[in-house]
Amino acid sequence: RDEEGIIEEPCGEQEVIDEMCRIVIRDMDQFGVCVVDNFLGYKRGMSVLQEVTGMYTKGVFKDGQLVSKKVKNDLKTIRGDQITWIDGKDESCKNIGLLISQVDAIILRANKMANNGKIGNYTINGRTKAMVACYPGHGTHYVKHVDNPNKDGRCITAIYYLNRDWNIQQNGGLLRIFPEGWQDKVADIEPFFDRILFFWSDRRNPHEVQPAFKTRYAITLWYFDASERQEACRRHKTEMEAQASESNNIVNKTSSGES
Ligand SMILES: COc1ccc2cc(-c3cnc(C(=O)NCC(=O)O)c(O)c3)ccc2c1
Ligand SMILES: [Mn+2]
Repeated sequence: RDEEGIIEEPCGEQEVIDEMCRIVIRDMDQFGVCVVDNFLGYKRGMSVLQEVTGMYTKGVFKDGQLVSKKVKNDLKTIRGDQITWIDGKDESCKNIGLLISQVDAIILRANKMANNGKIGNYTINGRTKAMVACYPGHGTHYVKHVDNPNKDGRCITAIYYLNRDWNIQQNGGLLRIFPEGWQDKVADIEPFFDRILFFWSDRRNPHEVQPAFKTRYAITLWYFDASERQEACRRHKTEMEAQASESNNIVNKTSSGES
């Protein structure tokens, strides 16, 4: 920023990435939420959208979250989002692969640039596959929830939106975040085309997807904090071993005829 506080127009690709990292670090530290528009630009954004709509028409999406709504005493189950997990490596979704590596570049660079090399005191060392989600419209929604309520290792949620000409009043589908400590204020994020959103995945950011009345696409990546993930895997391993030895005891007891 020059003396008037105007962000200098970055020129090369690296300057753009660095400037974006500074914004992500600043907003995540200050708000725990960060929105960046025109992330890929129109052309690359459109090629990602075409790959996603192509997958959707091929029917690779599975019903994701089950949400139910009481309608005149019978449970009308409205399926929430439909999802598919991809790693973006195969030819049929190379543009989604480009999006993933672009988000990786921002997160990993921001991780390095942040003070003492940690963004939000995390050391990011991995992520999930990309979850491509579609809310098929007709009122599908996602109830208020926390992505990572029990320290499973996920620290940053990154959501890239693909919805052109989206009109919140007509189409709904608003993402509402209720950041901890904001009292009664909320962050309302419209799922606009080529917009990317970052937020802390833990209990600091309960959020909901309000009913959508038009097909609504998003691609989500969750980034892992090294130590939290390691601890979660260790805990999971211990739980599995405890269950295995428990079922062993049951088998031994029943085979030896003990009651
Ligand atoms: C174990 O298998 C699964 C399979 C799918 C899962 C999907 C979600 C999920 C979480 N959050 C959101 C969300 O907040 N979207 C905000 C937005 O689109 O603006 C969303 O769409 C989907 C969580 C857990 C899952 C577990
Ligand atoms: Mn969520």
